[in-house]
Amino acid sequence: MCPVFFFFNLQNTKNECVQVVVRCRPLNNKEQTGNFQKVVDVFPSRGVIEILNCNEASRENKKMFTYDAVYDCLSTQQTIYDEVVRPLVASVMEGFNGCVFAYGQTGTGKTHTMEGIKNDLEQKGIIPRAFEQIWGHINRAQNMNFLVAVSYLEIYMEELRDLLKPNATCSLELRERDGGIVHSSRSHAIFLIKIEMCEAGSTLVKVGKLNLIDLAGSERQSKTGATAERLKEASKINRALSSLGNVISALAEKSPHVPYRDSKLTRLLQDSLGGNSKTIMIANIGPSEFNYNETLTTLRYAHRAKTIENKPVKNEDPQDTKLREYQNEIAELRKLISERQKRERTVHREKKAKKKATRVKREPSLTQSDEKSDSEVEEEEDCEKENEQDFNELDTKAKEELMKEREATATLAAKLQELEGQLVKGGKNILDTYTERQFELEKKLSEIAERKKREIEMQQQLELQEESTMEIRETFTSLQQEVELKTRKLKKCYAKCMALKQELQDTRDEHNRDRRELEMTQNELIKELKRLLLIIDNFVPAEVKSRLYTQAKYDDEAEEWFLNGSMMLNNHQMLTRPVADPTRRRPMSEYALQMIKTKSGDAVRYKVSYWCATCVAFCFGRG
Ligand SMILES: Nc1ncnc2c1ncn2[C@@H]1O[C@H](COP(=O)(O)OP(=O)(O)OP(=O)(O)O)[C@@H](O)[C@H]1O
Repeated sequence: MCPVFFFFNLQNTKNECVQVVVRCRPLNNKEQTGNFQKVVDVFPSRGVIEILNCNEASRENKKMFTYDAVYDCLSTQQTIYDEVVRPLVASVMEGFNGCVFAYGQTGTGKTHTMEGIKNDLEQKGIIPRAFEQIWGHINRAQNMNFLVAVSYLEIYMEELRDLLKPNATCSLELRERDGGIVHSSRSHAIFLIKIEMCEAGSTLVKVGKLNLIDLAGSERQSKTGATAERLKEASKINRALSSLGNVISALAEKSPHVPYRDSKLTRLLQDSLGGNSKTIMIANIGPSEFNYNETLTTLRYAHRAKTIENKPVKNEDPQDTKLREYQNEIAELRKLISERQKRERTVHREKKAKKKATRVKREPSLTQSDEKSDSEVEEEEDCEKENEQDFNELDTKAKEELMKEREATATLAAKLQELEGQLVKGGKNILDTYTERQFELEKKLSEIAERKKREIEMQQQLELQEESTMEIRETFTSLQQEVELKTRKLKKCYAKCMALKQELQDTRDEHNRDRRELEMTQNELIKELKRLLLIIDNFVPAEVKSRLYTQAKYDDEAEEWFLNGSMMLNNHQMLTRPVADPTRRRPMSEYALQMIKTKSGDAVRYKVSYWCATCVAFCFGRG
């Protein structure tokens, strides 16, 4: 890939934190019928979430988290889009990079939030709404040219695929949930939209990029009932999420090294986390006690992400835009076609002048303008008719040359049409539904969202101020009062200390759980390794084995072993069956050994193969 150079508008560079929003879904059927308690309280006006641990001795001990915005189970898709995403997409249309990613345990509503329900006006999610907003903007923009490129990527087991490419196979797995079949969340789905825009007649191009990401479920695979085999697969899937966690932690702690290169997902999100992007994280949670641990982990993860600072800047006048490339190519093609047409016209005029020497001689117009005058159009039609006559009079060679010339012009014209077709001109009626009133409505909605955001911020500041005002108001009229106040403060500090201790314990437990899962995966891998070594020991000839050990190389990038050229099998070797090593003992099943020991009827058969194996081993000095 070529390096991309952007000229940033550094004057308006302002650091901006990742905006973190939490959305809590309603209790699902399983949780309702199982009588699971609701342990999450959502306070939208304060941006606060409280979570209660039912198992703790003190049930009053709730944990509280504050975010940029929080949404309860009654929140609608429209509200979330208008308040959270609409302003971001508007920035993308001004040339900023934007990213929205949904994070959370399986079944908490990531796909519901990002995609929603197709063809349902109320339930459609962020992706279709973002498209509507983008096309609506293009529809309204006067005298603007746009080039919109879309890709839909999937990262599954550290493999990246573009789902819009026809030969990309989809590896999504089907799983049963709540009595129906649903797509599994084992892969990360990434929708990329790149919009290049410039005013008609100008060469200044702005580029806005929007990433819309539905991450894989963040739950532990053991909780989903993953088998030992699945754990191996899960370790790869979890790798992307844990490396995302590491990137978030490193950025939150302002660490000098941020491990973006640890997974494909974090490499792809490099700009969105700590880079040139306006980013929104939507943390999806469930309200039930059944998912307490996962919900708490998501809330902590989201809380950490709040401190990540990005540096969004407008991408103005980047060097390698497709739009400029297309515009230059279109101008070049137009020039070529008009030159060819002029050449043809000139030849035609010269012939005409010779034929009709008596008629008034007209000079061919050599104007550079692309616009054709009426007389030129008339002349062109005339020219076509006479050209046809001239063509019939030509000899074969001249005919061939002329045909080639005409074909070349037609090819250029087709290419021009194709390129022009890829550019979208603003101000045309692309979506009929977008009227001026809708534009006004969108503006109002953005204003309301902005006001609501400010209200939440003010409420949060007010709460902080109230706390400190209370302390200031409490003047000490007597020693007793001072003692009381200090006791209260001490109690507060003690409660905070206990909460921190609990958090430490929770983190330790989580760490231990992760370690146990990793150990299980490791045991499975060791078992598999032993099996493979056993096969190699018994079936692979010694010299092949030693060559394998010396010539096999591990490719870190592809995570696979490769043999260098000399180890490649030729066609003949591939067709003939490999010869077993006669110096090696043949593997005997437990059953065969048992039969030999008990000397039962069929034992001779097993004895023969046992005897053969022993003899061969003896002959080759291993007996
Ligand atoms: N806010 C909500 N309101 C109503 N229903 C919801 C909400 N959030 C999720 N659901 C429903 O819950 C179910 C699970 O949601 P969804 O598939 O979006 O979860 P997910 O987090 O994307 O899961 P996975 O990680 O497996 O893809 C769906 O049936 C969805 O319609």
